[in-house]
Amino acid sequence: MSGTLVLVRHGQSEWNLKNLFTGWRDPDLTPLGVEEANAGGKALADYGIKFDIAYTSDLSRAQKTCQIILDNVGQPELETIRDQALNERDYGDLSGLNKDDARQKWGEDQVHVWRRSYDVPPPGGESLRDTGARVWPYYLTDILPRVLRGEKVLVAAHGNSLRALVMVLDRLSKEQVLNLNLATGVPMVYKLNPDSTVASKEVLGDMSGAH
Ligand SMILES: O=C(O)[C@@H](CO)OP(=O)(O)O
Repeated sequence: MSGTLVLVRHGQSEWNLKNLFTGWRDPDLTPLGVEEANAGGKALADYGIKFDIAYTSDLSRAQKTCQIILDNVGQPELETIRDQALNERDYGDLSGLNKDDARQKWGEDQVHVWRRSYDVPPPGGESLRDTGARVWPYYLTDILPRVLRGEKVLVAAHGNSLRALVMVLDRLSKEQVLNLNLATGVPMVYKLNPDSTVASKEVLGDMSGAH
């Protein structure tokens, strides 16, 4: 029997709240973000999971979310591996800009393409494909082998680094991934088959408000 892979996007950050492109910048969680991480952790505690290992990015909003979840499931000391490979998509020249200001300047459609398309990079930054080109190999070499050994693995990361993973796990097309939005702090619980395809997916919370 294969193991379990839990993916969670970090709780709301200061820059999510201010509506700024964030990427590799490192703002903290807001109080709501802490609440969202606690809610995700409680949902996982109710689900009854105990993790074997946790992975997170090199950015503090994901690391704090990871720790809050581990606290909630009663595993505050669990081994946690931090790696830049799981960082948010690099938003390049858009980093730090207000998303509404960007829509005013470049138009709604262009900003949506930069934010959600598969292969159009924002100026000086990474497309979703570029992000996947670092997230996916890391998943294959470091994370997947553990899941296939039967371990339960937590990955606390970012909207777009996780979209890159979910796109492949859920077999989404380039067109479908345009409409994929992940809510902050909502765990996605994947059970994998021995051939690494998805046997089941459960979402422990409400994804409908994500944008
Ligand atoms: O700003 C960012 O880094 C990301 C995630 O918050 O934003 P978006 O949802 O626009 O890709």
